Amino acid sequence: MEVKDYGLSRVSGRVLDGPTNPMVTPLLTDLYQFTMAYAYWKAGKHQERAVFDLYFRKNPFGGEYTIFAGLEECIKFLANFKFTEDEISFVCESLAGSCEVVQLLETPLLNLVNYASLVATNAARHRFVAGKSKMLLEFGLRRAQGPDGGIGASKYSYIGGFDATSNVAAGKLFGIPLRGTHSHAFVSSYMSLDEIVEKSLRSSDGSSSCEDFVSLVQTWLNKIQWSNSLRNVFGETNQSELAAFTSYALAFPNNFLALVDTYDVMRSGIPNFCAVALALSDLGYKAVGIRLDSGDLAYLSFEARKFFCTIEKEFGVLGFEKMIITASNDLNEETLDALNKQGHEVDAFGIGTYLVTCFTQAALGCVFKLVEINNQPRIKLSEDVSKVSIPCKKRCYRLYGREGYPLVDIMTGENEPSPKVGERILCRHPFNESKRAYVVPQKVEELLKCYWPGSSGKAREDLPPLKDIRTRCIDQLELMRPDHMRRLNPTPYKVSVSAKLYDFIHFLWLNEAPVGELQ
Ligand SMILES: Nc1ncnc2c1ncn2[C@@H]1O[C@H](COP(=O)(O)OP(=O)(O)OP(=O)(O)O)[C@@H](O)[C@H]1O
Ligand SMILES: O=P(O)(O)OC[C@H]1O[C@H](OP(=O)(O)OP(=O)(O)O)[C@H](O)[C@@H]1O
Ligand SMILES: O=C(O)c1cccnc1
Ligand SMILES: [Mg+2]
Repeated sequence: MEVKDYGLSRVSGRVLDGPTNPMVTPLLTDLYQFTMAYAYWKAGKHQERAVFDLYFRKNPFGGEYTIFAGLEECIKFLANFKFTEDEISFVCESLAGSCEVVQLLETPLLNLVNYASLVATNAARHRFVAGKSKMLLEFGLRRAQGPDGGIGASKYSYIGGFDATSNVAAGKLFGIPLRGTHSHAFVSSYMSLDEIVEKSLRSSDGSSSCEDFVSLVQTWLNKIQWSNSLRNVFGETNQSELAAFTSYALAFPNNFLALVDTYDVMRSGIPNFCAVALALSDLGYKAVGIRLDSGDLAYLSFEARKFFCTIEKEFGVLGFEKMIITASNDLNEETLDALNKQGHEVDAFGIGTYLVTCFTQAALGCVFKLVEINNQPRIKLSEDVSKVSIPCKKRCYRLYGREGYPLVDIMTGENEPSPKVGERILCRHPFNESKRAYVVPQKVEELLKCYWPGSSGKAREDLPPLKDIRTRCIDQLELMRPDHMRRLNPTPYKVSVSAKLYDFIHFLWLNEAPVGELQ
């Protein structure tokens, strides 16, 4: 039975579904959030209006950008924030007390944003290296950190610029395009062409039927083998592989894509694939392409492309050379970069382990800090300057320069006037006195958008569809100056505060920090 329902899910007149993962409940938090909440309540502080900042201090992967992701799940979580009787009893048993709200949000909100932003950024970095024109497929479900890691990886890789996922559940949940190729097990499961019983295939326009597609494939393999340009290039191909390809083509004549590395890419996989693709072409079907999953992907992609060009010329099958070449096998930013440097003919990359596990950086360090209570700004000091929090409820803007690039982000106090186009504004490093710059923005973009005004009574705004979020992410990254984006030692992107906020931070700092005594 639900005993405490804040009625949030109906704030905008509509009921909002809960988080994608039903495990995301108010109990998905650290115990100390409950003890803190209880202590606030005991002290009579539970009605005080608090402002927290959720932010990270350092961009991941040695880069200069981070893609914020996870907001939708946070809003769904907040909108359905309620305790069941059973949950309350459990907390009371663990705590011997009662509790209050905002402190309880720290852990789940960080949980929902940290991995989401990390994997979206990881995906964007892979996209940056692969280039705009390549198709990027997320293949990581089998290697992801549990079911939620798998679903999250698919959703946020898509936001970060991947084109599709192999994860069917994510396709259904979020409408992400689904893609898949062909597996080794299917190829290995065949032993000979005799296993193919149903051999007939109707032509693509339905006007005729080929009664023995297997023989047609064999005829084509023979023709390729004895053609002028390919004579002596390969000998006997693996017949079990040929059987697997033929059988797969009979099942999916419109979507024939073959995994060609099970036995030998150039001596078997590619000639077998071409024989089946040419037989399909006779019946009006257009094969899709191949996947390479081992060996030197640059070299093999060149060789495969050459083979396709030869076939196109030799047999006059228009467009054959454009066959899609997909590559996979432990790909990551480094291997993509190496492939680019060597040159390659790959059109699509399937990326799993390194993408979804965020292999090069295990976590993003988002934190959640109190910056104001009862309209009183608060600060958290630290010996480590980068860990000093920036007090006050704030606004945040991106200032663009003459060449259209973002120059700097600036935070101001909530009630300060916003920066104006054409008006000079002083941007200051929050902690380093000597780092400051005047900026005359050509465009000002407010970055912090409030989807849920909360206590103001205004309705909750819908988030844009996932596809639009993805487009915005891709467009924003395109705007960045290239030196901020490069992989090795990128130029730091500046994040600043207004002069007024700078003065206030330092005033508060001096106020809160005890003066030492030397003896
Ligand atoms: N041209 C290339 N330049 C740089 N790295 C490459 C290139 N081609 C492939 N790679 C990478 O090299 C690694 C090759 O993996 P590995 O040494 O395990 O061999 P394999 O091809 O997977 O062999 P196996 O047939 O045993 O699966 C993969 O991580 C792959 O992404
Ligand atoms: O390599 P990843 O980036 O993780 O991408 C997914 C991999 O998963 C599949 O094979 P799997 O790794 O299961 O088997 P294999 O290594 O024997 O090919 C697929 O063939 C890819 O190689
Ligand atoms: O469709 C594929 O080729 C695929 C999907 C997941 C993992 N490896 C390959
Ligand atoms: Mg593998």
